[in-house]
Amino acid sequence: MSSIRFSKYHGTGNDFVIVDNRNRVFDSDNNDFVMHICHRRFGVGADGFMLLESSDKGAFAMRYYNSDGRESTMCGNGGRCLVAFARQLGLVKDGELVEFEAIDGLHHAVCMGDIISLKMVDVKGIEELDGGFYLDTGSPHFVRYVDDLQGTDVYKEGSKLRYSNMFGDGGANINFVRYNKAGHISLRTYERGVEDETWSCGTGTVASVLTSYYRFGGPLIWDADVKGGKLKVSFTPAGRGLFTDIRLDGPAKFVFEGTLDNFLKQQDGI
Ligand SMILES: N[C@H](CCC[C@H](N)C(=O)O)C(=O)O
Repeated sequence: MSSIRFSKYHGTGNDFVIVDNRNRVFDSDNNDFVMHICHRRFGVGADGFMLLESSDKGAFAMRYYNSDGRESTMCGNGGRCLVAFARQLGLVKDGELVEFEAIDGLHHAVCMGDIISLKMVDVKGIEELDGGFYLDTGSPHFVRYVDDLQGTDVYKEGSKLRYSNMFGDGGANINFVRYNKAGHISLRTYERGVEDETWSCGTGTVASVLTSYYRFGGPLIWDADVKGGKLKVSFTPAGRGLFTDIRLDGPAKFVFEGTLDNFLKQQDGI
């Protein structure tokens, strides 16, 4: 059987194991294996796992799995890292627009050196509930504003909200946001499917910026400070709680590569 190679990437500290699966070497239904690969002690360690696959709709297709091993909805940082990986494979050239298929539709992206700019799906509404805001930016997000962001127990407060009955069986990702000024927020995110705080969440950053514009107004390009670095979100308002032409810009870095062959033979128990 041919060797299964992987590349490790991160986008502002949100990290991923990525496999080129165009020749279908990887069993995409093996959720237990994905969970083992993402395990921080027994595996490579990552917030998420992605397969780059062939597509008849775009240059390639993206399949995203959270570290719980289950396939999930759109990942903004993951999408940016996948485009950087596609460039490593020679499928994308710097400065050229690339279109790829993901679970929430087609996405455009452009590589500009370390910075990858990813077009996100349109946002079709923001719901106010329980003193916060709920919206879908490719993944479901709840946004809550706090004054003391560093003092917020993201794990405790985030898991309480994530598993509350507000979001049904599917749950939601939970973002704690500090509004610094028009055009600048800081945020921390409890991620569904990782079931912990991640150092950055792309779709969560988009949700938090759009909610901040919805609430306070301001410019159409915002800076967002996350635990693992800085992201930029731009957008076009299209009505109350409606947004189009949403772009998530930020770094996507190659960290290391390896093979999963040994891992396939023995998976230490977890
Ligand atoms: N945990 C999310 C998907 C990954 C989102 C995040 N890593 C991003 O960058 O958008 C969910 O299952 O809804």
